[in-house]
Amino acid sequence: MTCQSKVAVSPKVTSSFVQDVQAIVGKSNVSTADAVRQQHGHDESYHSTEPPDIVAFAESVDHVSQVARLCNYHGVPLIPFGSGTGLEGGVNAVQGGLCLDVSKMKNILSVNAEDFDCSVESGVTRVQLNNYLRDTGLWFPIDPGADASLCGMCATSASGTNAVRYGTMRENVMNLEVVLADGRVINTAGAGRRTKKTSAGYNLTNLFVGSEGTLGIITKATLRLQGIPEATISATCHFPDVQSAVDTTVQVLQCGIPMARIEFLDEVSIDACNKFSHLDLKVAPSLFFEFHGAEAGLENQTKVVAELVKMNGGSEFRWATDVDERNHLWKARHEILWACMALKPGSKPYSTDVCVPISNLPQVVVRTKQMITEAGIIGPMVGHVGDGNFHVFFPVHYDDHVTLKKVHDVSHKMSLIALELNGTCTGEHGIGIGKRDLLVQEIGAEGLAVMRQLKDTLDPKGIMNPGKVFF
Ligand SMILES: Cc1cc2c(cc1C)N(C[C@H](O)[C@H](O)[C@H](O)COP(=O)(O)OP(=O)(O)OC[C@H]1O[C@@H](n3cnc4c(N)ncnc43)[C@H](O)[C@@H]1O)c1[nH]c(=O)[nH]c(=O)c1N2
Ligand SMILES: CCCCC(=O)C(=O)O
Ligand SMILES: [Mn+2]
Repeated sequence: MTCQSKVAVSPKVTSSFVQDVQAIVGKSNVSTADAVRQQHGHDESYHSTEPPDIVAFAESVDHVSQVARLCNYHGVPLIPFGSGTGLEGGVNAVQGGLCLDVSKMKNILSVNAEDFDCSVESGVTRVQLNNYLRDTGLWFPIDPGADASLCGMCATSASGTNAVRYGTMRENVMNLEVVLADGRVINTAGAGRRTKKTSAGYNLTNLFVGSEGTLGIITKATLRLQGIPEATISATCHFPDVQSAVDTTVQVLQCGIPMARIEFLDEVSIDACNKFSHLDLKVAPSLFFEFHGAEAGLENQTKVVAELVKMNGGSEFRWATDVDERNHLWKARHEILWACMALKPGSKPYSTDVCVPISNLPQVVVRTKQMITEAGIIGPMVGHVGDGNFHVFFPVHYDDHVTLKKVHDVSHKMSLIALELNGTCTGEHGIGIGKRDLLVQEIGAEGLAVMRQLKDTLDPKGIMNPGKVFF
């Protein structure tokens, strides 16, 4: 278990190194203060804080490039930091070193409304972008619950509730500006390119999507945008058991209904949401739906889905048509992590994140539920079930080693079941430090060796976020 891993301090961070960093980014953009280092040594996961030796705030690509070159020269670990909302310990400085916080680079560089794309610097967050786009009729749909930086979302290949319709970061990034370990700056699709499709050579863009800071620092992302749908309808309904809710999801997708969102919440999660977000939903396994499209088309879609729900023993729809009601519902869904933690005051989240082919989803969900019941632990389940992706959020007290072990065992078995069913140990949160052993099982020794070769080619000294993704 990685909860108690030891803090390693890089002996290479000398006072003259600190002075060199100050000379690049300015004195006020460098800190070795304990509070700042602690704050940058963890994300929102259960992994214990491992502070870097020094934190530097970059204000330009040039800053990033020069800092990388300096770290590379001295062999100092370099950990990119977006907004620290990751869930797999990606920013924890397991070997000490320099944390490069890129959140100050907050410019939205361009919006090409007619081409449905935009370019943003590394510190721009998804909420900032969507507020900026409000009057254009466009939006960026990828929505992890946190207001993460968009480049951080590229780094973890994030998704969220809208992925069933709009895809994940992988499908929505056209080009990335990346600073490599030795300070070189590349544009993964070529400078200024922003086409919907390309067959030009290797897909470098997607090499960096999901690379978790181990291959380079993403300083700019060119992203695809979507038109805001003419009509949006949300609805919830509940089911007698988990199986019928998940069966309904599979059938809705098999019917080819272009759902924008299908989210599963088990009865424990609904109870948590009711209490934390002041909803009054029936405490039972439930689905939250959202339909996007033209008014006329939606009527037909909602009718078909309502029929499938009924056939599986589900309840009538409870509609959320007006904007406030709808926003309240989805805000509750996005805040579910905190709602689940409130079930056990003082607890911290231990999250899981498996994804399987949709036809195997009922099996993995039902088997996981059984394991949670048998272990006698609190394990609210939530799923982006339209993607075959779901989470259990275990609220744990880190000093309760007995529960922590049970949680870890269930979580590990869940991942093994997903792998057995042709799935992945992480649909959207990444490998970080907690799932490195599972990555070997998922990809296989040869595949992993190729990943390692790529890493060694781009980062021969191994300074980029060491101890993540690989052992
Ligand atoms: C309440 C809540 C709810 C959710 C989630 C989190 C929380 C707290 N998440 C996780 C979220 O997607 C994840 O936090 C972001 O993708 C990471 O963005 P940050 O900017 O915070 O990166 P953060 O700073 O946490 O870094 C994450 C990793 O990326 C690297 N990195 C960050 N910025 C980089 C850059 N510019 N260049 C290179 N590497 C960089 C870091 O080194 C680290 O390895 C999630 N996710 C999801 O997919 N679906 C979901 O539904 C949710 N829901
Ligand atoms: C444990 C937090 C997971 C957040 C998440 O991915 C979601 O709410 O879907
Ligand atoms: Mn999620």
